[in-house]
Amino acid sequence: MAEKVLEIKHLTAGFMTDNGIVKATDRVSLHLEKGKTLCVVGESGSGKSVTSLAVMRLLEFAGGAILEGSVNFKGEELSVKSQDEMIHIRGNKIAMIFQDPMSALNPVFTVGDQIAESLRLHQNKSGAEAWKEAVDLLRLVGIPAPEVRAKQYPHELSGGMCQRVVIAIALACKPDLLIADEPTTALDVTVQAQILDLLRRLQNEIGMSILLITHDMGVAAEMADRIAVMYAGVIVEEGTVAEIFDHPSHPYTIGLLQSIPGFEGSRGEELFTIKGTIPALSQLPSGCRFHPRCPHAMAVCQEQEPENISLGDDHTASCWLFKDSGNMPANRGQGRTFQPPSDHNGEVKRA
Ligand SMILES: Nc1ncnc2c1ncn2[C@@H]1O[C@H](COP(=O)(O)OP(=O)(O)OP(=O)(O)O)[C@@H](O)[C@H]1O
Ligand code: NI
Repeated sequence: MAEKVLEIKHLTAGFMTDNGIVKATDRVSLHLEKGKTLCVVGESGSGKSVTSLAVMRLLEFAGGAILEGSVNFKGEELSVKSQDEMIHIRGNKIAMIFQDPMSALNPVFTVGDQIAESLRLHQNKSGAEAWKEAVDLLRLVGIPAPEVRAKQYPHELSGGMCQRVVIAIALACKPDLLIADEPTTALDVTVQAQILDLLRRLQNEIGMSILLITHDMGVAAEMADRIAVMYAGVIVEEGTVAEIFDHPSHPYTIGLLQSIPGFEGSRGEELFTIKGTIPALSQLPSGCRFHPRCPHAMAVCQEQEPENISLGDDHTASCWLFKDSGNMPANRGQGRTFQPPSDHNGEVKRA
């Protein structure tokens, strides 16, 4: 059994609002092994970022809090640490990168200074030593002429270059865990592919684990060892990347896959979208949160929250369809990539 770097159990995190407490994640459980990548996927508002902010204990700074559950990082319980203790963990053992690299960089310092500062802070490196290592890190993240680039300011670099700098800063502390929240969403497709390549290469070289948050199933397919599908604050399906893509089971996961252009099961030139929208946290539906949008909803789905059901092969889904093994997904074990449900109430849009 590989070493678990991160284990989240029954994590409920939320915010105080005018309508009372809203839970942005509800008993979320996830685990990530050393050197592996876990992708959390789901539509906007499903609670992906809240989960990662809760792990980093940054939720407090956004007006939220962990209400219940545990976050175990390499044997340490993070949910009970003080913010002083968290400062030593953040940017040291756990690093985080976000969608917008510009907002993570300081416009008035050169990029070399910013990496060197991180090295001074976390690794007690002296000035000249830190600068030399900053240049090495720029080289490591694939920036050409790193000696020249190190002396430049963020505005002198492209968005993709800036994201490489942010990654270099994250790596300065040799983290065990990198949390990347939509790290390539703001970049164009070519640059996106380069940054994903870079993350994979660095992971192989350094052995760090990656928690990658994305709304893009294509990115998840490329990067993930495991995928957790999140909807309205809960994990609806979780499994290895092969299981999720070869035997997608939860109707929401199937909908997400059908929305990928050109994916087997999506309808040629036409793009599928899941009917309806994700509910507001203050107005969650009864029973299964997905039932109002689900093409297979049954009476029980409106009444009771589904149990988390094992589908075998290290794969679980929370869906009443699988309560009896007789309802196992039709495509299981047939060696076929993906079968769209015969009836669905999704809308079909022209691409
Ligand atoms: N500071 C806040 N106060 C109140 N509610 C919040 C706050 N931040 C997030 N939320 C709510 O928590 C829910 C989950 O938000 P979250 O940002 O985690 O979604 P996400 O899955 O990361 O979406 P996206 O893909 O858009 O980044 C949303 O309903 C959001 O409105
Ligand atoms: Ni987010």
